[in-house]
Amino acid sequence: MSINITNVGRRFARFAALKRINLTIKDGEFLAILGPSGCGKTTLLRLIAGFDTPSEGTIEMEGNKVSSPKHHLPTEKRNIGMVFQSFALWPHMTVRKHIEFPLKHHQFVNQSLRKNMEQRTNDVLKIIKLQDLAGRMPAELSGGQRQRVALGRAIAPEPKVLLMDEPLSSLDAELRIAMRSELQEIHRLTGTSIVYVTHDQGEALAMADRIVVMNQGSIEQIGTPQEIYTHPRTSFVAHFVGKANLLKGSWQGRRFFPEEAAHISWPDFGVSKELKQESIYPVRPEQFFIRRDGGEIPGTITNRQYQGKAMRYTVQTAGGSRQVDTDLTDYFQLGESVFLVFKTIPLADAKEVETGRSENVGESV
Ligand SMILES: Nc1ncnc2c1ncn2[C@@H]1O[C@H](COP(=O)(O)OP(=O)(O)OP(=O)(O)O)[C@@H](O)[C@H]1O
Repeated sequence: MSINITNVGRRFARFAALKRINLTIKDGEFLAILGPSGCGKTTLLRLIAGFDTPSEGTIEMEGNKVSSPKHHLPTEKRNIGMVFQSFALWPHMTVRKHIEFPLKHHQFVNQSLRKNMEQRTNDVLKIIKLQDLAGRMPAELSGGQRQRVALGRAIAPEPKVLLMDEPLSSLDAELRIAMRSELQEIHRLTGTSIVYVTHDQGEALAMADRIVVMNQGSIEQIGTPQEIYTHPRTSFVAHFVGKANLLKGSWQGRRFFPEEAAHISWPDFGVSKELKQESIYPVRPEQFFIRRDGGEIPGTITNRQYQGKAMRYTVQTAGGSRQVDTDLTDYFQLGESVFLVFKTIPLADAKEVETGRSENVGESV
């Protein structure tokens, strides 16, 4: 289902929780709404769901107006499925009964699904991989299994759009990662449009076809995960998604002269005009090398975090605190004096630099 959101605003008394939101959700796409706590994600999702009405603007589903300040199509008439952070399962119902319930009661269920309810229930149990646990009660399931029941219940009636509000946030870290691929698979199998609210950039980058980054009730940027990561439009997006270091300096044509190392300059790898206007260059943690014997920006190692594949260092420079990811083999002591060196290669190709890195040590300084 395609959804058009035009100039939508939502005020609570004098507070504007959403300001002039314009967004088109394409049929079948997996769209993530990403932003920090309080930026308006849930408010937007509630408007799409029909739990709330906009103060301004309109929402259309498949070309039909469903919401405006004067017009409101109730939730049960919108053909949507919903999954929330709290799975909200019914304690007295088995897994199978949870899947059957919307097939019996959802008003959009088509006749063939209703007639073949047993078959549909079995198909859904297979999709959510709970065929063998169909007779269990929620209390007899793990957190991930319960979340899969909530998903199964939502997809069973074949809704045209699935709205999810932080559906994985109550699961432990390992399960959250595992559930990401399950959600992707469910998206592939059902072809349903998904609107997925999260404050977790990893989830949005990993699963979504497009990401909407929100801040203080407004949209900061809409793009594919790669566009958002490699070409953030604003300093908020650059920092919120991927923790870019925002270096101050001056732009002269297509070169950037960082304030804290005025003798050097870096090429423009597609920095947005908004960031240029702010005299900022966004440098991802993986775009810096740390060197001992000379480099571009002097600093001191002030923190070190082991991250499995990489080591994340905090380097205090004259301009501020910089985050830098290095190979595990590059080991620096807290308090050590070092230099940062910008990798002069566009981000999309940064992997190549990473692989050839140990040979390059010392050469590119
Ligand atoms: N019914 C309400 N009355 C007054 N203010 C509200 C109401 N609902 C939401 N807000 C305010 O609107 C803003 C956006 O809230 P919303 O729940 O949409 O944020 P969010 O991005 O989903 O945050 P979180 O990630 O913490 O759930 C917040 O400042 C919140 O306090």
